[in-house]
Amino acid sequence: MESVLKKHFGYSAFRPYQKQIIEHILDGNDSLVVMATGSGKSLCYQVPPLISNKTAVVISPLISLMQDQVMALKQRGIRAEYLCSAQIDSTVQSKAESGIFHILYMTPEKASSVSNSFWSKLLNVGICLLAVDEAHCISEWGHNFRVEYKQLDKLRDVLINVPFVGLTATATEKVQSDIIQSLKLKDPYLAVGSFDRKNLFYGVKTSNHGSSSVFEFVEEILKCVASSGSIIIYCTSIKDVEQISKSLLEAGVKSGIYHGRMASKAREESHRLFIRDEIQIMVATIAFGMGIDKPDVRHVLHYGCPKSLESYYQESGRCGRDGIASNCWLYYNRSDFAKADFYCREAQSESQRKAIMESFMAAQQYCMLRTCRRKYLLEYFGEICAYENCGYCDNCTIPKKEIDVSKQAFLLMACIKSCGGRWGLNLPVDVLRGSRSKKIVDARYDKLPFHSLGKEVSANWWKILASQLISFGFLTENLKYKTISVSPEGMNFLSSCTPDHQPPLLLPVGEEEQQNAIGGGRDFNMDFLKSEGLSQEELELYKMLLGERMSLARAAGIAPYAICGDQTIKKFVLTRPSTKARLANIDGVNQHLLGKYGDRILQSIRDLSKGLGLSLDVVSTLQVVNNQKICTASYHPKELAPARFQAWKMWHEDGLSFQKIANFPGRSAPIKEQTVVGYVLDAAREGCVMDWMRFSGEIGLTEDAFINIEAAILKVGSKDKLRPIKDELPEEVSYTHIRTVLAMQDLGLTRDALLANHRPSNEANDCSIETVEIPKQSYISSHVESKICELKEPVNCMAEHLSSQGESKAVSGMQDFDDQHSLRKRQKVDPHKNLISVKATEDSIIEWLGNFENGISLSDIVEHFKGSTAESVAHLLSCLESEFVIYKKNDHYKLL
Ligand SMILES: Nc1ncnc2c1ncn2[C@@H]1O[C@H](COP(=O)(O)OP(=O)(O)OP(=O)(O)O)[C@@H](O)[C@H]1O
Repeated sequence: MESVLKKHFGYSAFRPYQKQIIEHILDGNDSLVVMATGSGKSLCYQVPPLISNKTAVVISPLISLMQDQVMALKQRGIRAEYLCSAQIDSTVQSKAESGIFHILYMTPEKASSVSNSFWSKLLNVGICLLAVDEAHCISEWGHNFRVEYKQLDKLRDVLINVPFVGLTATATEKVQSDIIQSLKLKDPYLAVGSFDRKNLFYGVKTSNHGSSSVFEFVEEILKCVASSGSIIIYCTSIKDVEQISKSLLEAGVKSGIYHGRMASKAREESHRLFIRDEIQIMVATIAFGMGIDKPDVRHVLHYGCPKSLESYYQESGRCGRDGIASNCWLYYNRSDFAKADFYCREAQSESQRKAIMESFMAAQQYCMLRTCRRKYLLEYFGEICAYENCGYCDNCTIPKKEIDVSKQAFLLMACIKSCGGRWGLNLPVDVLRGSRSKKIVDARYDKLPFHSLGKEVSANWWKILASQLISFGFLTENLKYKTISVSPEGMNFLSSCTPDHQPPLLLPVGEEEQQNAIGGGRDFNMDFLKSEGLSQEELELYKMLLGERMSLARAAGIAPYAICGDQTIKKFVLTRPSTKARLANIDGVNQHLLGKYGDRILQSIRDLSKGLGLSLDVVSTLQVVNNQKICTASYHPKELAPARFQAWKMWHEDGLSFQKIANFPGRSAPIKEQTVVGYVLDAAREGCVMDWMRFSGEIGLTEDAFINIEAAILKVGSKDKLRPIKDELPEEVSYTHIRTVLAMQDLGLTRDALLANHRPSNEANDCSIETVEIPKQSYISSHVESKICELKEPVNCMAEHLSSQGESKAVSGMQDFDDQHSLRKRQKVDPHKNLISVKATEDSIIEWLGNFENGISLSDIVEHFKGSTAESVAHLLSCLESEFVIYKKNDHYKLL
């Protein structure tokens, strides 16, 4: 499974749940996968066909999405096609029947209308799964119910014994059981991941939705344009789409538009330009919603309250799918809340109407929320949040200055009351601002004592005050009749006021702090890269490589992200590989990319780095952790208790020693230094940036100790208990040292992270020979070595001898007698006790690596093939890596 992952997708590790889901599918079980947008659900149905060599049929609701996915899969050397009304190649169906595609996408209409003979032919050659993507569309309780999905249950009777997999990012428990029932899933494996998208910043801003609001909004968009990355603007009406796009054009920025009333050709063209980065902004209705698979969207801005919280989660989820910090802002006006009836018109039953209404109310509440937005979103989807403050939404980060608005609140509420609660908000605001419109004069509101008393402040300010009074419960809005009245709480307040005196009322009503909130002109991508320690030259190189990728994509007529993602480009920048083997080793580089673009990419890296004065082949200390985490001093990962985060901040940010932190005067009592070390390690595990060199220096972890610990862990074969590992090690190696190595291993870091930040390799590099470290003689301490050697078995010496004589087949035969475990022990021992000098050839290395399911380190390989120099072993390994015969994971070589 991991070989397939590296070969086709370029990744060296599965994300949470992926492996289990794939295993269940391969075992023939049904599954229901409910995982956040961008969490990697697609991979769960894309890997099984590559392992089983049978076709995966994937039902997907959108033609454009299918086309994008097929394009991206082809770039990974995977045979994929789609079948639907838009398919112009008439041979695809018959090719599909013959089973030549790994993955076949179909719309639900096509899947339920295609003949039974199609299915039986395909069944004959083999179907490994039927995946129903965006499975919530099958549920009437889902926010995007589609009648076509209801037909899919028929397939259950045709595709007997084919595992069915439903996948969705948004399903409450009710929707989950609806999916299980509707798709007739049999005892499904349920994988429900967290809904949390840690790299997304959530924020909300109010607007008046007049022409000035469009102007203001466009200003905000322009700030985002200044940063790199794509932008999606979601509007609730076609009119808004057109108006915003027009205003953007007037401001000199071209955008694409996408809505249901456009001809399909125009829509496709718009979509194509967007995913190929030919236009940066897409202004769209929710028709441009589900399944937009562009990983580098940096901003999703909503103009208008969405129709449900589920659709907001789904649409905002298009943002930052590559794990890089991204921005989701919602710009709403209270008049949006009056659209409930409009949305309910879609309902075909009372229960649907109720469902629509409930999720619309949840969206409204999200708009008016004063507490943590992430917590609210997660709890809506049934996730338990132990924290109150996520540190990464507007309510948790942007200080809301509270001012005393008692006088203005009194005026507004008294005016609303005097107007009899029969009007919307505009009229009382106009009265306060001194209007003598016909309506006002006819109703004699110009004679009210409040008339003209509020003309110093803008109408917009009064409206912002009104929304605060609504959300604090002083005013009540009737959304159906669009009227506003004073609530009982508001009446209480009024009764405690006189025209000269009002009790203090502090509310967050400042226009300025709301200004500049969206985007704020920040270049999120660049900020993120800077926070990860990229130098100015490296940032330059990053931008240049983005340009190179764009040229390659233009020449190939594909989207740049289909070549490789921004995260992969970042790794090119940090490691600046000079050989194909080094390039192949980078997460995100698959075999197809290496074969097709490898030379050109290497050439660009070489030339551009030279121009910028950057050396090649660097080892980076950058943490490669769960790519959804970005933890810097300004972002507190919520799984991390405040004490741990604080300790990490003091150590990382303020540069204090562990001893100083332990005895910090601000504490009620000193804590143990070891406790502080543990806290900082926990923070690192949660993704906080770490200087491992400094850390190991402070705890006295030497490179030799590191190597010994690695060997001891390998020997013990389990990381669950520290004691057995400690017993294998010399006295001076402490538990803290062991914990540190374990933490680094869990984070996918190698011993290299202990070395200098960027360690240039041999500059005089002939590209054909990879520069490698020559293993030290004492790679495993004599203490560990002697214990390992006790395991030696005579039969293995014989196997070794035969292998050196080139009789590898005979060796394999003998090894069959050996169980896997003892074989591994033998191989661990042999490198240090070889009597005969084994020579390395490509074949002998492949043969030997085949014995190590979990891979083996370079030092052990060099030790084993003593008959060859370390350089030639390294060279052979490098060749095998570039040919994608072997690959490296956690510094261990494995067969692909
Ligand atoms: N194991 C992995 N390692 C690194 N990246 C991965 C891994 N699995 C998936 N990805 C990447 O994560 C991104 C999101 O994956 P994917 O499109 O499958 O998400 P999804 O869960 O289907 O999202 P949505 O619900 O929004 O459609 C893709 O760019 C994908 O290549």
